[in-house]
Amino acid sequence: MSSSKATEAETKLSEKGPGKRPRAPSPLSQAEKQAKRAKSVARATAKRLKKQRGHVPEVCSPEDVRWTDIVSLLGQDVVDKAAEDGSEFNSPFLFKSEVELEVKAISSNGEGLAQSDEEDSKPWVVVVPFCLPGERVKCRVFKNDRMHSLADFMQIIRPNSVLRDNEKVNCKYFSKCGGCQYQMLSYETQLAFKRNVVVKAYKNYSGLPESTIPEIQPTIGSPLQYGYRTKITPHFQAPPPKVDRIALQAQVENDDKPDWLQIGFNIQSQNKVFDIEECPIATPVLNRALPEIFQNVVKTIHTYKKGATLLLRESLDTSVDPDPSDTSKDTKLCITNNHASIRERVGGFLFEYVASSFFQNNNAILPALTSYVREAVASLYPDPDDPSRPTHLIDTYCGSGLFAITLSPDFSTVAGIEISADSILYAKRNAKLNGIVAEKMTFRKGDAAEIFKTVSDFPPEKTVMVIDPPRKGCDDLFIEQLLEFRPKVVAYVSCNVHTQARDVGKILKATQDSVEGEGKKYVLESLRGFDLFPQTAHVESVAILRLV
Ligand SMILES: C[S@@+](CC[C@H](N)C(=O)[O-])C[C@H]1O[C@@H](n2cnc3c(N)ncnc32)[C@H](O)[C@@H]1O
Repeated sequence: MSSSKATEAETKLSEKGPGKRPRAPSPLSQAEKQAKRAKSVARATAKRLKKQRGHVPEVCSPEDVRWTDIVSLLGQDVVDKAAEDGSEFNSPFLFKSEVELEVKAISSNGEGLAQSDEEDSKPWVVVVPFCLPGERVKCRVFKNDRMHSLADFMQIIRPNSVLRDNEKVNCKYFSKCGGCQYQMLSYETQLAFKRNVVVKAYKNYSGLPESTIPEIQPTIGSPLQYGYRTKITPHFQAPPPKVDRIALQAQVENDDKPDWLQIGFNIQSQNKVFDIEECPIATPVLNRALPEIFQNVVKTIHTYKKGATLLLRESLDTSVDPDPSDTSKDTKLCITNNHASIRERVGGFLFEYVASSFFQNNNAILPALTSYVREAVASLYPDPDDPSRPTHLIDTYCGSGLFAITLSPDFSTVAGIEISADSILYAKRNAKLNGIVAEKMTFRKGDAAEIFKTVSDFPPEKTVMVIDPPRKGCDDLFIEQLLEFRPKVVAYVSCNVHTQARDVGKILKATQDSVEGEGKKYVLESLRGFDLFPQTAHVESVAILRLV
């Protein structure tokens, strides 16, 4: 305070006179402090509840899928009653409380759905990862929501000795890392669980009568159950703001990794990274490359202003001319440059793509997946001389041409569409790389719905359409135009069986709702899961639809 300001203040004080001097607030009593704190907690809780009540999860999102499983466990009538009497957000569990519960079911996301076994307990579900139906589990509640809580796994009190075999767990980070859910299960059980996910998805999300849904076929397993992932993306945080960058540089130059620097994956249900030394579901090539890549991060961490995600992709050596038929000289490398070209074999075909663009992450299962789609379509026309056999193929959401190219031997004319310019560039290159003449195969960059503008010369009754969209599925414009075009066969491949079920339901209902005898209708010929991600709860699903 400057001396003139001090004088001014003193003058004001003296003007008020000694008796009018403001008194320091009297300290709050313990009880008053507690009451104040309770009031502020109540205000915060009321605000959070108001927000929660208004929050409806996006349809087909993991949150929505979990909610559907919770409702089916509690019963719709119980959920409706709680909504009516306003108790649906009144959790019986306090934040951070540690509880022991009985696991009643497993959600399609691979989490246990647990309940209290006390007789007069409120109907409520606690979502706990890494546990199985029939188990008693100890967990710590970290979030309360509509008729359920989310909890961290702590301990199995009573295992399901039929399903659980901890000897099978092949990763030292299992139950810490959020990546894998099912390592304690036999592979057979994992496949059975995934089949059930497809069953539930069509029951809950297609809106189709049960009679129109075919028996879901057994899930096709991956030839590799570990060491299959050809892409991993570990990440790390930037140095905390208080860190002295000069001192940090000196520290990391001596290969001394700071304690706060963690390079790896997120801890289950936390936005916090933990260090990894290996990832057993990634290929050996990627695992061998990890130490050097991480060491480079340590050495340069003082230069980072933000955290970053690393990209590790397995690739054939692109400096060597590929021999389409001889795999014996193949050398595999780990590529970390987002702009580099990656090369993979899929059966007898070669594919290249930009490292940062989309390509399926389990190379081992791709020959089975692509052959299945090809054969599932061909099996609808077993007679090679059948004049109605399809001759044209449209691959929508085609990426770098995986389905267009692997299915091309069965068709005279093929067209693909894809939103990524890089992928389209490579799809064209891949057609050449596999000796497919330009007149037979065309690729176009654009929104999938635009394909219908360019295939006016394709006879719909002789056209097969592959659909392989991102997790959110197809938009209404695409489905509307598909229904207008009406390809004879649709092969819908999806990494999100819930949006697939929703879209397939829309397609089937649109043609079934049309007046009897007014046109052909789509029927669902077959449905089957593929296990592109063993040890996790993910399932890829293939639906074959035919116009009859
Ligand atoms: C699940 S990938 C499938 C790619 C390819 N079928 C494969 O298996 O390699 C989905 C692809 O759809 C593309 N995509 C996303 N939105 C799109 C849109 N609106 N129109 C066309 N392609 C889109 C993505 O770039 C991605 O390559």
